[in-house]
Amino acid sequence: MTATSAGSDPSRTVTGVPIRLDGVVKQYRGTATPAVKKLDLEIAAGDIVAFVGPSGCGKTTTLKMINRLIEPTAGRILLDERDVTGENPDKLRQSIGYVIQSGGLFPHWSVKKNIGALPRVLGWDKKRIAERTDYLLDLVGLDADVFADRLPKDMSGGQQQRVGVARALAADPPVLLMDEPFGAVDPITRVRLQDSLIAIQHELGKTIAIVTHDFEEATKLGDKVCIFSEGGHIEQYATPEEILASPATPFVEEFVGSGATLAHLTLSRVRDVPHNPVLRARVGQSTQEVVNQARAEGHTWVVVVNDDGTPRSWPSIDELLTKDVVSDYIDNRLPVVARSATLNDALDSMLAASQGGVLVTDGRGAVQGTLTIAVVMDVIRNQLADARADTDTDTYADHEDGAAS
Ligand SMILES: Nc1ncnc2c1ncn2[C@@H]1O[C@H](COP(=O)(O)OP(=O)(O)OP(=O)(O)O)[C@@H](O)[C@H]1O
Repeated sequence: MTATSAGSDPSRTVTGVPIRLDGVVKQYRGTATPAVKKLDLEIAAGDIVAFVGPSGCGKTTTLKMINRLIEPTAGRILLDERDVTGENPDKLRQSIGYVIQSGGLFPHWSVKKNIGALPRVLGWDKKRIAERTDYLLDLVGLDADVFADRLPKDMSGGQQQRVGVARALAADPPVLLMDEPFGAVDPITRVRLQDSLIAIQHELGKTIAIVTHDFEEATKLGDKVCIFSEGGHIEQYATPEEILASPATPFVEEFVGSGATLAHLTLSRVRDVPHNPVLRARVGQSTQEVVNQARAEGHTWVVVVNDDGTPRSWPSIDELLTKDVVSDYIDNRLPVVARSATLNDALDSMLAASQGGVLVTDGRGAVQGTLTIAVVMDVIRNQLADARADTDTDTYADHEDGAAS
């Protein structure tokens, strides 16, 4: 199997290395058939590959053989063309980040102690560990001043998972393995974590293999998606676009499901459709000045932002005018999506907030514009029309009367 880095933009930073599984087999002791029969798979440096497939098909077994938490029965695993099957597994795992569903943090250790665990083993000095911790917390979207000394139990599931990602990246490994990392969080948090991962990957360019149960998540995150059937058999290994456009086998067709037309919504990103500009205001500004500017520019809504551009609230002109200066109110229910989010995510977010629009942010959460439901509906309408054009041969208008039996 070839590993053309189909989803990768050549200008993108790549710090990852290629992973190659060469005739890999896993037969658990006492079982009649191998969990993974004979697997050849290549993951290009800097790609995210999502492993999906029905329960028990061997996704986790495959993932854990890469860092040798599970020892292969036969075959070779190569990182950057280096056969690691004979290497010391503890040493190997120092160069492979690993993230599991519930974060897997040490419960009695603070966030910074958790993140610094591997660097301490590697003998880094305190200053370097502290700098790295601050950098990583910022990268995963957590304020170090607020979170560095917290215990995991005093954080939400999503925050713990962010720390889990930071910890996995602590020693700057070229490879990251993620086993259903977002499976245990609520849908809105899951979307935010997915968008964070995309932003982080854009910045770092690691090689990432991620196991997920969710085909939509796979198509959103994966440069390529690997669909397994029982025994670790690869049914199709291709870009999400290729899989949706031409499922390789009846198994894939069934797995992808009849929602394939609308599954294209998960391929359309917020960044690919037009946004409306926003007027930003700061806490403490004169509302009359802000409103004058808004009216002059044709805005009926204004986004109140922090110094870093992240949104606090999204009041209408009428709401603003109830006060003399812009309020420091923080709206915790703002509908917000990242540029990397899918249109499906945007639609979910609008429906959850009962609003006809969402704020669009960059990877670090700064407001870029707004997306309206009308734009999303246009895309859906066009996709449905395209799908119909592909399948229909006869329409009401061009049907010749008497032609049908
Ligand atoms: N330690 C073990 N001993 C024996 N059999 C095992 C062991 N671990 C996994 N298996 C079997 O190997 C097969 C593959 O399991 P694996 O966990 O890799 O599947 P999976 O695709 O990740 O499943 P899921 O989506 O349910 O997590 C299953 O039939 C499972 O029962």
